[in-house]
Amino acid sequence: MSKTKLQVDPSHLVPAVLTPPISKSDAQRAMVLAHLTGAWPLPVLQEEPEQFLPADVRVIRRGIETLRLPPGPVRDVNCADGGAPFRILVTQAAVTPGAHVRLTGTPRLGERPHGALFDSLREALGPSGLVLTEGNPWPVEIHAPTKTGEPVFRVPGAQSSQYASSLLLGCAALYLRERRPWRVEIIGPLTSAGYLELTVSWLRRFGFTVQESEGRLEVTDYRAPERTPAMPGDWSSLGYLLLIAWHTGGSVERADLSSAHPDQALVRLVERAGLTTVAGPDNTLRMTGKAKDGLVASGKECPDLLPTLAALACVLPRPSTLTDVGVLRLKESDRLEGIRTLVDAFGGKTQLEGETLTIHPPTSHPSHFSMDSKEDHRLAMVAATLSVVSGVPLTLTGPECVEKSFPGFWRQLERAGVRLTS
Ligand SMILES: O=C(O)C1=C[C@@H](OP(=O)(O)O)[C@@H](O)[C@H](O)C1
Ligand SMILES: C=C(OP(=O)(O)O)C(=O)O
Repeated sequence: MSKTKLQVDPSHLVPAVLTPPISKSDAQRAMVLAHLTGAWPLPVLQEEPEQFLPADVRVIRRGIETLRLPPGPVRDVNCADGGAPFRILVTQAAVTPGAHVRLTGTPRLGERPHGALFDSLREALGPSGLVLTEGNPWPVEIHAPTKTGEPVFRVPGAQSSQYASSLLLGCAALYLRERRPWRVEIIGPLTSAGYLELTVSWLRRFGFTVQESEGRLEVTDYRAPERTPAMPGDWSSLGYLLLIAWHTGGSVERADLSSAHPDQALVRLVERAGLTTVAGPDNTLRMTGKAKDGLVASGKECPDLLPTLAALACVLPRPSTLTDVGVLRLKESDRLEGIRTLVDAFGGKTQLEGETLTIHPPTSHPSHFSMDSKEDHRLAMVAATLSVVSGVPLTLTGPECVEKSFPGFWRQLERAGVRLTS
């Protein structure tokens, strides 16, 4: 079957107020905690129009609904392309007494690393009867025990923070079940630490006490909060929209500057390039300034923002440096390669030394460029963002994948005057 192609024409831009979806990372955590603490279903999921819910949020919802059914026959949950949803559901299945589920996903999700999480669950719960089997790579089948042992999960942190986040949400479940402290011990360095902090902040908002010390997180208490916390807009999606608003003179809404999402780092990181964000009323934000320098950012701090920053780097007057880029190889596609392909397609150059990527913008813009999303939502959206901020038309192969985190993305682009044809 031939893949869909989308023509992106940025020659009629207008200033508009652009709206991100709810944050999938925040919503995933909040949904699990709502399920555990008796606050299910989360009101925000009923208020948000269904067609704008990120696909990954729908995956977690389906998974939780399955785990809420009384123990019975083996049940299937398709995690599609969702790394965090899959990893979170594996642990939630393993800590739901008697649950028997079979998880599947895309071939790419099957290729991404999960073994360290499986080993951690087997080490902690295997002696109590957990059965976790792996297909090739699908299905991953989990049969959860009804008892537990020593209250600790040990997991390495270098590949993904999602292992530790998933296990910490497991600790919350086990604390409520047993009323004894459960902890996660992280072995070695931790990547994407801000996402684990996001998990801790959601546990606290839902009433859990989490004690943190070097490489160790322990859930020690729970008291129901007075109200269910609100759901912020997605800072990863705000990244594309803010750059578009910068170029068109528009603004974004739902930009909560008190959010704990790691991609809020954008606001600080663009300052080096000469750009400033200006907050307006009701969580609106604009970006102003004339680009004067390159960017510097680390994949350890904000991995999902690096493709967006790479697009911006293509229109800056000086080179940009992205450090700790190795983690990008483990995402929905090899994003390190994806970034290099994008810069190359736009006429720029990249140089990789160890884990550091230098991006040299082109001296003049091409008249047109093409990009294949490789079914990676972020690559699709950053290619389109680059088209808008440079004014250069784009032919994009595989635009549908934006569904994963931002189903309304193309509609937002049309609001900014972008003409889309297939
Ligand atoms: O916990 C999360 O919600 C996420 C953590 C990060 O992954 P890693 O910790 O695997 O880098 C990030 O890239 C991903 O999009 C979402
Ligand atoms: C890497 C991502 O998500 P996940 O790991 O949850 O698939 C992402 O959304 O960029």
